[in-house]
Formats: sequence, structure tokens, C-alpha cells
Amino acid sequence: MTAQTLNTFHLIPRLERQAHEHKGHAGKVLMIGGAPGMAGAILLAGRAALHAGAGWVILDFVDERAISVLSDQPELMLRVAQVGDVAQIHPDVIAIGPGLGQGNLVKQLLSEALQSSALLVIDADALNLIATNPHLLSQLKARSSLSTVLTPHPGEAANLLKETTEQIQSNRELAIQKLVDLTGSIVVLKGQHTLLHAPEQSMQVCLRGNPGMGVGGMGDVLTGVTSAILAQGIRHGLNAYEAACLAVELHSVAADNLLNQGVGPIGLTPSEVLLEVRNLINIK
Ligand SMILES: NC(=O)C1=CN([C@@H]2O[C@H](COP(=O)(O)OP(=O)(O)OC[C@H]3O[C@@H](n4cnc5c(N)ncnc54)[C@H](OP(=O)(O)O)[C@@H]3O)[C@@H](O)[C@H]2O)[C@@H](O)CC1
Ligand SMILES: Nc1ncnc2c1ncn2[C@@H]1O[C@H](COP(=O)(O)OP(=O)(O)O)[C@@H](O)[C@H]1O
Repeated sequence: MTAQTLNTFHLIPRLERQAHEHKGHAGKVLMIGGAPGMAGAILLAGRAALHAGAGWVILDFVDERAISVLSDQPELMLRVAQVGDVAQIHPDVIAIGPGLGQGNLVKQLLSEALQSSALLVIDADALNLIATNPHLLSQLKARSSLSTVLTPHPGEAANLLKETTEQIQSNRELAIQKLVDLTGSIVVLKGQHTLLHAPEQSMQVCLRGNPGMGVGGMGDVLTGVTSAILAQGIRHGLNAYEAACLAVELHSVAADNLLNQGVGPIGLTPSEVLLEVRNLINIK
């Protein structure tokens, strides 16, 4: 199979806000992560979701101590993660994984997310948990079609397929096909020339982006942007595959725009990229 080059910006007008719309039309995103030492990952994902247009963004922190030090974005709703939150909050989209860590509570939170009817974005440690826990994998497979987006980098893809990073990178198209077959989900295989694929969808490749994106937190921003586009797409006529494709292209083009403005590649930050994503979504 040969991937088609991603070309999604014609979808942006569908996200346009009509005069009568309120935050409910932009969707509610619940993000779960932020274990000790990794609060920044979920905070970046949350800030990205906010700047990419989600109506509400609620961050569930695994590390309760993190909440008191994170006050630079008061629009975010900060909570301590607990079993039962998904049922209480009723999110449109759940993103789980950035800085999630491992452990029993985290497994229960992931299992709860996998059983919910919300759209799901699964990243980072949540992918590694699925890779080592057949019960979580079967819960993932039981989800309805095109309701879940997985965003592995090559290391996480290797864990899921029980291969090495080198094997993944030596044939990325084969790897993403195997990931789709294994999980039945929308898969975003990150890295240079990010690939997207899903059951019954055509494989896409993103030829945008640059090595300035190789910095901790850049994937967390993609998780946030993807969640926000999914959340807005529900009431704006974008399916989850279209939303994932648009998010990847926005993220990469934002990083390229910054490069063209003389920002980076060395020292380009995820925080700058998420602001440029907002600029791109609002261009008419
Ligand atoms: N501010 C915070 O709090 C932040 C917290 N974070 C959180 O930290 C946790 C650990 O996540 P992590 O991804 O950094 O480490 P990890 O899973 O060991 O994978 C690294 C290995 O994967 C591979 N690999 C990756 N990309 C590749 C590529 N393009 N091309 C090829 N290979 C590639 C590569 O493997 P190698 O080549 O070495 O075999 C590499 O060594 C996680 O929860 C995350 O959310 C981060 O989000 C950062 C900001
Ligand atoms: N050389 C590159 N060219 C294009 N995109 C890149 C390059 N390096 C990294 N990226 C992108 O940056 C992001 C890094 O994500 P990830 O590895 O999950 O980082 P983190 O876990 O630190 O947030 C992905 O979207 C990836 O596609």
C-alpha cells in the first residue's frame, strides 16, 4: 500500500463557529495523566486542547501534588484523578497517556476510559500499558469503529507489536498496517513523515514537520490538538479519522511556519507550536 499525501486544510471551515454556538458545541475534553515528575506532559496537552478550540478542558492528575503548582492556565479545570470520573464528567473526548505512569490506579483509569462511549485519544504510557496487558487490549478491540485514536511514536509502536524500534522504522507502512490490524483503531505513527491509517480508510502520510519537533512535549501537544479537533468535529461534521488527519497536519505545519519565521529548529518549543496551531485554525 502507498500512502497518500495528507491534504486536510479544506476541512478547517467546518470548524467555523456559528453565531449561536456556545462551549457545548466545541465539546468537553477530559485528559488523564500527570504522574509524579510528568505533570508538564498533561499540562501541555491541556493547553494545546484549549488553544485548538475545545469548549472545556478538564485535567485529571494522577499526582495530586502537581495541581497546586500549576496555575499558569486558569481556564483549565484541574482535578485529582479518581476511578468514576468518566461517569461523573461525561466527556465527549478522553485523552489518556501523557505522563500517565504505570500502577493499579492508572490501569483502572485506562480500563474505565476504554469502556466509555466517548471518543478516545490514547498516547504514551497508556499505549505501553495496553502493550503489556491483554485484558486492556481486548477492551480496546471491543470499542466501536473509528472511536479511538492511538498516537504511538516508534518506541511505543515497537512495544505494541513486540518488535524493535529499528524494525518499525525499517518499514513504517507495514508497521502501521499491523497496528491497525492489532487494535482496530485509528493509528497515528509519529516521527518524520507521520503516517495515519484506520480500518477501511486510506493510508495518509504527512510530509510536513521538521527536526525541531524532536523535543520532549511535542507529542503531548499533538494529543491535545487531536482531542480538540475530535471534540469540535462531533458537532461540526468531521469524523474521527478526518479529525486525526487534520490535527497531524496542523501540528506539523505550525512547526514549519515557526521555522520560516526564524524560530528554531534548535530550541523550538511545544508551547510555541500550540499557539501557531491556533493561528492556523483561524485563518480564513
Ligand atoms: N514535560 C513532561 O512532563 C514530559 C513527559 N513526557 C512523558 O514521559 C514519559 C516517557 O516518554 P518518552 O516518549 O519520552 O520516552 P519513551 O517512551 O521511553 O520513548 C523514547 C524512545 O522511543 C523511541 N522513539 C521515540 N521517538 C522516536 C522517533 N521519532 N524515531 C525513532 N524512535 C523514536 C526511541 O527509542 P530508541 O531509538 O532509543 O530505541 C526513544 O528512546 C511519557 O509518559 C511521556 O508522556 C514526555 O511527553 C516529555 C515531556
Ligand atoms: N524529525 C522530525 N520530523 C518531523 N516530525 C517530527 C520529527 N521528530 C519528531 N517529530 C514529531 O514530534 C512529535 C514527537 O512526539 P513524541 O515522540 O510523542 O514526543 P513526547 O512524548 O516527548 O511529547 C511527533 O508528532 C513527531 O511526529
